[in-house]
Amino acid sequence: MNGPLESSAPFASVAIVGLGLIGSSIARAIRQSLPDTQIMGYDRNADVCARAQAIALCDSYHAAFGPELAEAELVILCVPVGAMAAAATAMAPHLSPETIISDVGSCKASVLTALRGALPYAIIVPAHPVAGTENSGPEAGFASLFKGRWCILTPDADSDAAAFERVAGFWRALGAEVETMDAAHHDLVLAVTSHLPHLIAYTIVGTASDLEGVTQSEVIKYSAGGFRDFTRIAASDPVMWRDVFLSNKDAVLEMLQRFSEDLSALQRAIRWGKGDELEALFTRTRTIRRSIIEQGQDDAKPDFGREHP
Ligand SMILES: NC(=O)C1=CN([C@@H]2O[C@H](COP(=O)(O)OP(=O)(O)OC[C@H]3O[C@@H](n4cnc5c(N)ncnc54)[C@H](O)[C@@H]3O)[C@@H](O)[C@H]2O)C=CC1
Ligand SMILES: O=C(O)C(=O)Cc1ccc(O)cc1
Repeated sequence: MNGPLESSAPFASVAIVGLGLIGSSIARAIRQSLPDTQIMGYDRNADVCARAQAIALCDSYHAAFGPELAEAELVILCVPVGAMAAAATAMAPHLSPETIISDVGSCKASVLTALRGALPYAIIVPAHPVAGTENSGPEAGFASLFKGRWCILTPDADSDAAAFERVAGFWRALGAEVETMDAAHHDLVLAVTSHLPHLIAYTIVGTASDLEGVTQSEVIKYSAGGFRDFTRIAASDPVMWRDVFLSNKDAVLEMLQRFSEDLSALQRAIRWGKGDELEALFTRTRTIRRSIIEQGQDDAKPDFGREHP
């Protein structure tokens, strides 16, 4: 087995567990940026394994864990956060004690608890690439997904410093920028930047589709007025997002409370004709969008760069 000293790649072999959007994007990015790294692909769904094989994502494909898993220097769990414990428990008997375990889960505190419970002696380096789309499955991934995006690592006092550096080097090799954060703080930040926006999108699309005085075809036909961008987010994977809200419950409920209070303030401003309050808020929010563009985290093109023939 090639160790880190004999190879320029951070890991000679990587096992990816869950070959959906994120797992398949990691496989593609490894192929592009770390071509000497062996990729072992795992998915409990045999159909997903077959589809991954049809597009040659990995070097081997497995619908169950076996003794070959001990060859992996890094295992990355890319399954929904609610499935992390089951996947870690299933792989436990086959792991080498030297293998580093990581994950890409959207919530960090609950996943670390689940992984430590299933693998009490393993070297664990939790990670969250803050990059994705509304699509799922092995065909949805792409190699450039992590380029210029943040990958947040959430080590704690028990984390191994050398393992942390190797995982950080791996994500940098895939084009990501690495940030370190405490898991609880990560969960609070992502509750407002990612989880709450998804909840709002699911709500507004649900509200529009349940309206009695407006037909479904009107909602679809006139969707360009802002609604369409919510529908993209609201098309995100139902199982993945069910798990995110149940796993990051406290932080999401805290942010939802703040959001409800701010929404009530806006409701009051509209009711009492406080145009200056509305204008002041909308001016502030515009600068946030401009900062995101300036920092290269989105495209400045109008309407998200969509073609309008
Ligand atoms: N979708 C996104 O935009 C992002 C997702 N994430 C996180 O990445 C993880 C994966 O998300 P996606 O790739 O979008 O999901 P996905 O739905 O595209 O793929 C998940 C795969 O995991 C497999 N799986 C489920 N349970 C399993 C188990 N016990 N053992 C083996 N395989 C199992 C499924 O068959 C499926 O193929 C989630 O934890 C999510 O929170 C992180 C960043 C962005
Ligand atoms: O497609 C979008 O708008 C996303 O927000 C993608 C995303 C989903 C989940 C994450 O944990 C990180 C990024």
